[in-house]
Amino acid sequence: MALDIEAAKRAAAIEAVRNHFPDSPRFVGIGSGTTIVYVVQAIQELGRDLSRVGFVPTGYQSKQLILNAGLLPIEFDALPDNVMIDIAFDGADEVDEELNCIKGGGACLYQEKLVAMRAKEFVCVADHRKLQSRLLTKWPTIPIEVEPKASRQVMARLRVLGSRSPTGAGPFIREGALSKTGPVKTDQDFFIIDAPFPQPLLTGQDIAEGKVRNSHEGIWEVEELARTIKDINGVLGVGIFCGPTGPEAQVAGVIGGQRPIACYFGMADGSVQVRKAPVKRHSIVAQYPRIEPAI
Ligand SMILES: O=C[C@H](O)[C@H](O)[C@H](O)COP(=O)(O)O
Repeated sequence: MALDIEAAKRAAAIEAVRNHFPDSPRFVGIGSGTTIVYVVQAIQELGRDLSRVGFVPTGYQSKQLILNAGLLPIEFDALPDNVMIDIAFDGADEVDEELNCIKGGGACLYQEKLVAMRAKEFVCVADHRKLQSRLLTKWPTIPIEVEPKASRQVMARLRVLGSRSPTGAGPFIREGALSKTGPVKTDQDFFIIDAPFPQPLLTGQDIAEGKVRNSHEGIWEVEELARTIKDINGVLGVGIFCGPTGPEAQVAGVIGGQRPIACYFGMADGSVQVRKAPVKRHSIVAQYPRIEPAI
């Protein structure tokens, strides 16, 4: 019998925590969303003394989760200089074969990226709906956090970059459940633009194998798309986590946050599938010049 989605999330969380929670961490990053709730439960169920561990939230919901669990929150900006977070756990909206992720389905991505970038290890936990071979397979859009005053200009720029859905719809500002409540506000009081692009996004491996990408027609490779959107004036963060992973992420440029070193997926049959970051990463950033579309 197919396991329900919540049970699948919980199974993945237990396995991820069992395999990755360090023996005596000083700081642990806690992401946002519905799956991370099971990660916190699994951490508590380890039965360890957590009284000296600082849990670094990635937003309001995440901080409430930490507090409600009786754990000790520490703000990202209060971390001691030059001290890394030992491990950060988070959810994801879609994950590809190279462990590039789409995040921001719940309007959290900027603080998540800050925390992931500061972590020695970043581990994602999700259910089987998120497990895909390429990004934008089932998840329809890239969430982008923008400064409200620049949001229309950012959308114009995104359209030039080829942002459109299969039905021809362009990027849009995410609104609350009741449209009269207006745009969703992030923890930074910014807006979220959801930008569709022709599906799916290519990976670095695809490019290495000679698959054609044509940015001007909206056919993008993951890392290049993340970098190009991040360069638009008014964009605070892009809901694509890509680029280096683990220790490599600390010395590289901050275009993409970091890919997780591993992602745990709770499957419909009750098993947990683990996808690990490939040892060799194909990055196309060094191979192509920066694209500056004219508008
Ligand atoms: O904005 C939300 C975050 O990026 C979440 O981590 C992501 O949307 C996954 O959330 P959930 O675990 O609820 O599927």
